[in-house]
Amino acid sequence: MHALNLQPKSLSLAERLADLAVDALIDEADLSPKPALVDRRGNGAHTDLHLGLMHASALSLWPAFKEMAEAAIELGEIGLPLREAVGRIGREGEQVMLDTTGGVNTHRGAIWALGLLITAAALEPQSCSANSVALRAARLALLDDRFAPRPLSHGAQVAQRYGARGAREEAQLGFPAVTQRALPQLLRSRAAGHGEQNARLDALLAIMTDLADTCVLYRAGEEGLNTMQLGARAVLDAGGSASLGGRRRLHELDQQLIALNASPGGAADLLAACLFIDRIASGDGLIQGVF
Ligand SMILES: CC(C)(COP(=O)(O)OP(=O)(O)OC[C@H]1O[C@@H](n2cnc3c(N)ncnc32)[C@H](O)[C@@H]1O)[C@@H](O)C(=O)NCCC(=O)NCCS
Ligand SMILES: Nc1ncnc2c1ncn2[C@@H]1O[C@H](COP(=O)(O)OP(=O)(O)OP(=O)(O)O)[C@@H](O)[C@H]1O
Repeated sequence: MHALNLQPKSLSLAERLADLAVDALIDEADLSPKPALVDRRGNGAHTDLHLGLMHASALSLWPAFKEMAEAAIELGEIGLPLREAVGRIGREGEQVMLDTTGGVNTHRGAIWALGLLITAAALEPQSCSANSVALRAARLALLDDRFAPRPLSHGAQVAQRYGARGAREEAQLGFPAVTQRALPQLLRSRAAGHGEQNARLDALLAIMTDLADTCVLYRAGEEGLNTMQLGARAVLDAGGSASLGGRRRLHELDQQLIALNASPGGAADLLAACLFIDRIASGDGLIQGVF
């Protein structure tokens, strides 16, 4: 075959957004050392998850992400038809994920957060600053999907028990953990020259300082949540992931959370959301190749 025939075909907006979302999930999974989460070192506090499964799960979600973006382009506006289309596609994506992982929940919260953000980005690709995308995603999340089942999920159980705000409320508020904590920290740590991996770890820690992570609450109660929030603050106060003091604190936090069986899965999902927004807001992903 002639070399010129090997030129990649240009991707549609929906395909590009799906690529960026899957990239964000793979970058989140690979980032190391994350406290008590699956990463390149190991399985953290999880017995049923490992890095290969996280990758397979992320890749399996590509068609659902693309379909969500296509629904946004076709329907063209925020409203119940789009909310319910995205809900249906998300539930189908969840089933594909479970089929891929043999029934293990690898990315439930991520399908929710990234699904809403992809939809929001596809609706108005010219207006993709972090705040505008998060606001459109929030408006979608506020609409009630009449077909969504209401299972007594782990999140629902801890909401009842502790009155915690979970994944749904985080989205309805416009992802404050991402826009007010993770992204500003990511930019600060990059500007300080800390290196991309450390900047991402710092962004994850910034989320953990304040999040009511229902994964942690379900597995380890308020003690687990306090340990996560205070420990993450201590790493950042000691200079962050790029400093020796910060690294020592990070190692301590990892050990403490594993001992409590407390895995901050919600914070991990929001880091993926942060990496996705960072890419589309910087124009890296959307402008190139699409417009
Ligand atoms: C809103 C969702 C996430 C369900 O939330 P709920 O708290 O009831 O469920 P559950 O405990 O099983 O999962 C919550 C997930 O969110 C993540 N999470 C936990 N805490 C938080 C938090 N504070 N903020 C953000 N994410 C969080 C976790 O990683 C976890 O995987 C969503 O899955 C949903 O609405 N499902 C219904 C089916 C549907 O419509 N799906 C498609 C949506 S696009
Ligand atoms: N790198 C990661 N390591 C571990 N969890 C992650 C990672 N990235 C994202 N997560 C999220 O963490 C969640 C898994 O947490 P958890 O195992 O507590 O889920 P669960 O299904 O609610 O509970 P359990 O496994 O205790 O029955 C996934 O839904 C996923 O969204």
